[in-house]
Amino acid sequence: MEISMEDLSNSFNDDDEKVLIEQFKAVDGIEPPHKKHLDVLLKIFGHKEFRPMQWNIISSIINDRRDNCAIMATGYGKSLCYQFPSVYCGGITIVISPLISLMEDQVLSLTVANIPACLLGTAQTKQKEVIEDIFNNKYSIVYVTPEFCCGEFGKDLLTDIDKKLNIMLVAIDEAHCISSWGHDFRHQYRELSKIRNVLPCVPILAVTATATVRVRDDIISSLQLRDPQILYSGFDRPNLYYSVHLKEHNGIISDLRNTMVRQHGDWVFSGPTIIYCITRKQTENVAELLQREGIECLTYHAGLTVKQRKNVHEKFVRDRVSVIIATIAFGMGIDKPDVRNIVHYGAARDMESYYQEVGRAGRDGQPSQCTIFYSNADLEVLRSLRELNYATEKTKEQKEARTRHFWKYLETTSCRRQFILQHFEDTSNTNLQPVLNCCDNCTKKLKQKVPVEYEEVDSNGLIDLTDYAFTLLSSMNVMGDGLGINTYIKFIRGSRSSKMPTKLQSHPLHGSGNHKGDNWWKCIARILELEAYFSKQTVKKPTYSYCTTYLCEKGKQFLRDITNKSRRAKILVEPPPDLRILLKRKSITYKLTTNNMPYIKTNNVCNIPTEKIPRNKIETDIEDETMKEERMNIYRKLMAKRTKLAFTLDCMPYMIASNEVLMDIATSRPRSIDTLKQLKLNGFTEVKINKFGEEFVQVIRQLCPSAERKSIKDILDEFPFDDTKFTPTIETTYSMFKSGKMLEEIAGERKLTISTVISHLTNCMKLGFPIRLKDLNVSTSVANTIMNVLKHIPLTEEKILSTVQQRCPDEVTFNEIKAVIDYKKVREHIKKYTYDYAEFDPIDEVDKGKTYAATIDSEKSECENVHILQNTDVEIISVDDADDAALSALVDEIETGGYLNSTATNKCVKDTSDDTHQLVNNLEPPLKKQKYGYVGNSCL
Ligand SMILES: Nc1ncnc2c1ncn2[C@@H]1O[C@H](COP(=O)(O)OP(=O)(O)OP(=O)(O)O)[C@@H](O)[C@H]1O
Repeated sequence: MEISMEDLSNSFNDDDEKVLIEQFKAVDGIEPPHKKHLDVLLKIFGHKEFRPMQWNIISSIINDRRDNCAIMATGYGKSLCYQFPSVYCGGITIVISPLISLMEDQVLSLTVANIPACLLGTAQTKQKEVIEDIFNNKYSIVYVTPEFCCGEFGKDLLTDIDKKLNIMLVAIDEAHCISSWGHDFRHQYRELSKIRNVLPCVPILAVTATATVRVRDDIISSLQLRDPQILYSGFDRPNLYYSVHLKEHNGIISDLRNTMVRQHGDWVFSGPTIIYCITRKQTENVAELLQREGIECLTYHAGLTVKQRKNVHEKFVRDRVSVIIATIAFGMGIDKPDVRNIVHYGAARDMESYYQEVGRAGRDGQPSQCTIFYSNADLEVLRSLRELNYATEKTKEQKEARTRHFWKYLETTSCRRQFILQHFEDTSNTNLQPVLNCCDNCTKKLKQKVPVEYEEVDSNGLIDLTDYAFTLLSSMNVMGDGLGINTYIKFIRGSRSSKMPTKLQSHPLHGSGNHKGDNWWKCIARILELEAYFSKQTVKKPTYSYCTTYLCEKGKQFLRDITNKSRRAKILVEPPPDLRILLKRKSITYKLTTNNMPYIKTNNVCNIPTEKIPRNKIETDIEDETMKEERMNIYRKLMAKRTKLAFTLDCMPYMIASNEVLMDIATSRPRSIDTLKQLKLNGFTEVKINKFGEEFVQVIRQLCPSAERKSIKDILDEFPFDDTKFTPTIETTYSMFKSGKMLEEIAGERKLTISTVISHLTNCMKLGFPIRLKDLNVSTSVANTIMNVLKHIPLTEEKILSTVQQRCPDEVTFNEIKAVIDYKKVREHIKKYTYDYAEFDPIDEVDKGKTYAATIDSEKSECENVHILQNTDVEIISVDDADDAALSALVDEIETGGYLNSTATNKCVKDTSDDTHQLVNNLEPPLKKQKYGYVGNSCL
């Protein structure tokens, strides 16, 4: 499927292109994208520019047919890299992804954007039809399950497709699944090594968000990539705010409130939220507590049936429920861009999993929070879960090391963002710009005017645990392996319990640690365990299980070093939170100035910014509260409209428009499709604007009175309808008309035909002079008849006059048809610039100040003083008294060119889609419904 270049002309202007060319030259030294690439990008995908890595990849595929292995942070835009080449060049891209649900979502999303895509899987019902359509060249992008493409049938099919249609690219999404070194290894992915042999000449693109160097190398060799371009975007997600808290004793809800906001007196999450728990039971517990607080939420875990899980997943991505309490089973398939909070109630398994799990947050680039609540008991829960899954000794060790490392993340007092980046060996971001909204540790340091100092903590913020470690590890040495950690602690704290052998009670180590409490020693033990000085093992008995402890080689070496004094091993650490609360604070004797705050030199990511760094452009605007509230109100209404549309179309709301697009619409408030198009909102393509734009601008028109209502004359002077001129003869006719003369009189006096006079006045109408259809001798009912015919004929039709005449009753004259067509054309023209006159005769000036024919003025409604102008047949009506006949008279008047003016602007509602054309004012919905059985949604 090739996209026609003709459709794409003029999408991108030359200045934009120049800027981009400079950018690419400067950054990459590669041939920059050409206007035709940018046009496709804008027109089909709705983006003004490629992100640098995207173009690197795309260019190497379409120009050099090269393999690529790309590690791109979540939300960077991997999909564009594989979707663009075949959309631009023709041919087909095969995309392999581990989850069917993920592929289904992507196919739906592409379909909504009119990009032809399909899915091929082994268990598919309409496989034959899909394959037929592929060969009929109906698709640009074909998603395939790994099982399908590695099976015999799949391999033959791919070869055949390549021969007949040309496979442009094979893309392997979530490529880390291919490596057993990764955290999410999948057996079916291993089979993908066959792809190279099946399609030897087709470039392969392997993409993932998480891969260490080792995993990356494994991907490259497994897929037999040839001289691949290796790229990585870095792992930084600057819009994510990381924080970690110890679980408090006041309970789950009290903890979770740290991540919630108050709205109308209730605690709510500020947007779509996933709360991860370690066990299924915990998910149910948390869900129950939240539900008791009135928060609607659902659980998701492996105990649910596939159907139930699918249902929960769908409700979440379709905005029908915004809080999910899940185990890690809720993972990769969540393709929802606007998740605002990821909460881990209990620690994550390791850094890779955590990065993937928080990767679900803020994929739309908007600020989002990632919060962990943990307790030391979580470490034990994770250990027992891990032990259930030991496949080999190697994986056991790998997993333990990973957990230990993650625990360091929990306990670090340095910047968490930097910790994550260092974990992934991300050296691309050593010059990261400081951000305020980085992590809790940075925030604390920023707020802290005078650093808190603790006894035992040195000026670098480190505590020396060498002696404590020696005491505890020596006790293990003395008492031997295989006891629970509490027994060793009791020993060093000098327990005289009967369980403590008498011989040990006289050992010099007995009681040597009594100057510190149990909690202190438990913290020390945990730190030493995380550093692998000793390890634990679960012993399972028929009815219970317990953990025993054994010294590791590192612990033994440490004891030898201390005893021999050969090499004094030192254990210096930043005190983790639970140890910190046990430390005594030093009294402050001096004040530090900002310049010598220790965190400035230790932390290159989080050098403290002197002023707030905006997270998005909206925050930079200085808005007063009312304006902000107004904008949020519009935004909420746009969201509601999007949900409704998504429901009707059975797709995900974000596929229609992203939150960012809705926020931009709420900020810019376009009142017409043309203005909306001019905004060039990211991802909101012309296809989408044509499909959904009208619904959104309607919301704007309904909610936002246009600030300055220009007269029709002003609009037409500024944006002329055509090249009609106010010639002397037209001027003469017009001044005679203004003096009150009938058309016949003017024709008689000027010796012109009536048609000529009408044509003069029609020209006046085109120039913005106040001429009504009635003035052109067109009665209301004739105007209605012609308008109805025009509903089905495009105004651009070549022989529109004769077409309309054929469809109208014989008595309707050519002059009348011409007048109404011109009138409608002028109206449509004006609509491009303002909707103020969209539904009315474009003549307002004459009627200002004329007698109001009807006033709808109800005490019960907010809508007061709504005036219908022009019509003299309708009495003043109050809504309560209005009967159907009176209402329909009003409606008729409006429909046929009457003019409605409301001092309570935009409070009137009319449903133009309804044939009965009911007019109602903005009574509260129940009353409106009760009286008219109708709630309108479009605004005059
Ligand atoms: N060049 C671009 N300009 C602006 N926005 C873009 C661009 N490319 C992609 N995006 C937007 O970025 C968002 C993320 O894109 P995409 O879903 O492809 O990310 P991803 O890298 O696959 O993320 P994940 O790892 O979470 O699946 C989407 O909203 C997409 O429209």
